Amino acid sequence: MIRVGQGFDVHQLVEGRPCIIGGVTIPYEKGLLGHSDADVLLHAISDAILGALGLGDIGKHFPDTDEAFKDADSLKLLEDVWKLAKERGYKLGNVDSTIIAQRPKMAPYIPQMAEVIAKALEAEEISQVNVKATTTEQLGFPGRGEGIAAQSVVCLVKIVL
Ligand SMILES: Nc1ccn([C@@H]2O[C@H](COP(=O)(O)O)[C@@H](O)[C@H]2O)c(=O)n1
Ligand SMILES: C[C@@]1(CO)OP(=O)(O)OP(=O)(O)OC[C@H]1O
Repeated sequence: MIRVGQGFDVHQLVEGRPCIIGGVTIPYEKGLLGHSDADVLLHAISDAILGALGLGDIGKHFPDTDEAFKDADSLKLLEDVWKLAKERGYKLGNVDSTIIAQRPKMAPYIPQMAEVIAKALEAEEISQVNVKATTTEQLGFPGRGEGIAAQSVVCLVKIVL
């Protein structure tokens, strides 16, 4: 059996925060604002996995009112979400994601992001994890550099023993 899920997240870009996307710290003049480290890509992937499992969203599992998740490492949150999938007998089919950002340029960091995500989701091969990036041609909030969005689609495959 396969299950699919999708996730979408947005975080504001502000001065004085590190720019952490896909578990990679990108050198940039601004970073993403959030209760956690605000890793917009890992949040979208976490939501996609939770969606595939029918388990709600990351706000339900890691409330932003809980001090335990203040400045949380989103890679740890993704690993916790992945445990829920494994406990239910799923392995990764594939995950495809898009980062929507006018700047910074993501391309140089995408291979490292894919490695981080593949490791967290225990992928058998790197081709199971795809990360893309697009601008919005200077339109809307990403185009004005006010924030970054990410969306993700995940396919989970039930392990048959
Ligand atoms: N923040 C970004 C946005 C885009 N890219 C790469 O540039 C290509 C062209 O982007 P368009 O929005 O003009 O289609 C895109 O396919 C990405 O490879 C990027 O690295 N970082
Ligand atoms: C990750 C959590 C929890 O620290 O906080 P944020 O970093 O604000 O992220 P968001 O995507 O708004 O929602 C999930 C939150 O509960």
